[in-house]
Amino acid sequence: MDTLKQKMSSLTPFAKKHKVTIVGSGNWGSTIAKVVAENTAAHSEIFEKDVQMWVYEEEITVPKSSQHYDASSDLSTKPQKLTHLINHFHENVKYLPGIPLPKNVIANPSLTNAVKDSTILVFNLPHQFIGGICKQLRGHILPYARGISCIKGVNVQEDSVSLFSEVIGKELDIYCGALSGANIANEVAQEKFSETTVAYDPPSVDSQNPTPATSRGPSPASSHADLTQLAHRDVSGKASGVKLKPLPQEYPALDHSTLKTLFHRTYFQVRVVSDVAGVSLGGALKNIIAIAAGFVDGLGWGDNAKAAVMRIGLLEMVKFGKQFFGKTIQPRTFTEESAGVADLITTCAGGRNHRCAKLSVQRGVPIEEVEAQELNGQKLQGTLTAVEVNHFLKIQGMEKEFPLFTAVYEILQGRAKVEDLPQLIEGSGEIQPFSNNKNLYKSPPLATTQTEPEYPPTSQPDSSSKPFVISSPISDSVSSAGMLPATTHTADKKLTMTSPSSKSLPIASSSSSPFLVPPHPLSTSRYHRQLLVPSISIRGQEAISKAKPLFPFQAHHQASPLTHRIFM
Ligand SMILES: NC(=O)c1ccc[n+]([C@@H]2O[C@H](COP(=O)([O-])OP(=O)(O)OC[C@H]3O[C@@H](n4cnc5c(N)ncnc54)[C@H](O)[C@@H]3O)[C@@H](O)[C@H]2O)c1
Ligand SMILES: O=P(O)(O)OC[C@H](O)CO
Repeated sequence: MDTLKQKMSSLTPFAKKHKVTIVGSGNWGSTIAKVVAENTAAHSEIFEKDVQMWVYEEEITVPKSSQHYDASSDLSTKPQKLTHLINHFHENVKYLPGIPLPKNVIANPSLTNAVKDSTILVFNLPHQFIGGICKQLRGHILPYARGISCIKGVNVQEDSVSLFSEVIGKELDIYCGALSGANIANEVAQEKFSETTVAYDPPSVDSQNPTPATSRGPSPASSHADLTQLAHRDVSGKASGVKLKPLPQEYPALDHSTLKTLFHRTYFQVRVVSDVAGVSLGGALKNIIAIAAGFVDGLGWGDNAKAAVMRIGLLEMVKFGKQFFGKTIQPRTFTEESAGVADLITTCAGGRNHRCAKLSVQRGVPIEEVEAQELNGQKLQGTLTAVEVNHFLKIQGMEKEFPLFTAVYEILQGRAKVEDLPQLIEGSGEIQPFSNNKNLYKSPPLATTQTEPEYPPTSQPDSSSKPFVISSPISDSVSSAGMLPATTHTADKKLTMTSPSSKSLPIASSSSSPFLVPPHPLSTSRYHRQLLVPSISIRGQEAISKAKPLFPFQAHHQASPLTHRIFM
């Protein structure tokens, strides 16, 4: 019976299957490899069974605490390549010990070999390494590959902030979505129930049946559009500079449904949305708040204090998203999705950022020291993100508008005390990032340099067949309604800050009124993107790594500048 089932599931109308590579093999990278490999094995009609997992090679000795330790074996007594151990024991004994990996997870030390012929690249490594990885990957991936970034961090340059999905997309000339959620890796790996959010805005060029443009011109009703000519719009809402190569029709469509099939398990439940900016920012910014939560826990201030920090932090996350990604972000992502408030809660309860911050206060040592002592090579993301976000806010002249983010930075730099946190954030309760949501979602102008059908059309569309919708936070509800493809230490100096209440932040795109448009025939969400994010280059990160600390250290302990980007 099983054989018949397997045969049936391998029957597919498609000549090719998606090959998946996980780029990264840390605590979360290995966990996601496990999840994905379980699904590729179960869905042989869509995916090749084997999942390549690129491993940053290192020599390690199997710890005596490992179930695989055998004093009589060279494998245990001598240092071994991590890839060899993973493929031999089917376990990542360093970064995900005690969790069996499916045999179809193949550890590969060669980055270029691991991604060869893969149509789906899942990026899962600490954010400081992604620049170097992209450089090595350029020219070695399929031109029509697509990416999902599981990285929790933001890319800050001298004066801009962007998402790692964008960095990857621009560096590799591909489209890249994001996965983020309340996902402490060890719990997911142990198959304890959790949820996650996948954000993916399928490029129009990936439509399976593009129709050529006709002399009559495009029309939403008839879709006489050559979809292969459509420029993809990025999170700024503008036509992307990346000229995407369409996914060949030999492959199953790479849409919300396929991505759900790739990541969803009963113990790891996936919701797919289109708000890439919201999902990515939620995962990145909550790490700063987790450090604040760890600080107050380290002082033993109790749950009320932690809840206050989390509430204020959530408001700053939303405000940051609206300010800098206002054209496409959906504030409700922060409150309704796992990638938002749920991730904030879990990270502030049981995450590494929280734990290390707490221990740093309890032990009276810098957080990097705790990171090195406690994490066995795993990396904190919140410390670096706090520095990067502060660098950006400072250049924008907006540090005071984000008092909690700024306070965490100042404490990490040793310029302020944890005990001063209440004063530093006093007045934060006045932030009202949700106050004028209805004005945020005006569709961006559609002028592009490429042949793109006008939308909304100036000629009368066949509105009888398509309902009109308010172009407000709707794209995910449209998605679920089936309109998207498929389913969708102390220091001696106190920081003085003025209350933000006296100077409220002008919200970027708050001037428009609700905007009535018919839903686009292809993907409504494409027309709800945004703004900003000046063009980025990986190079810019180097500027940060070379940047001097923004302030002279005045603390009794010499806090590290935390600006150590690593470029290979
Ligand atoms: N661990 C979690 O619970 C968790 C959950 C969700 C999301 N995340 C996010 O996932 C991303 C990856 O985190 P992780 O937990 O898998 O990693 P990790 O903290 O376990 O980091 C260690 C990884 O970095 C690699 N590495 C070390 N030096 C390197 C170099 N020079 N170049 C490239 N790689 C190098 C190591 O080999 C290892 O795979 C992060 O952005 C993190 O915030 C983590
Ligand atoms: O352990 P942290 O603090 O890196 O957080 C882990 C995950 O991001 C929680 O979702």
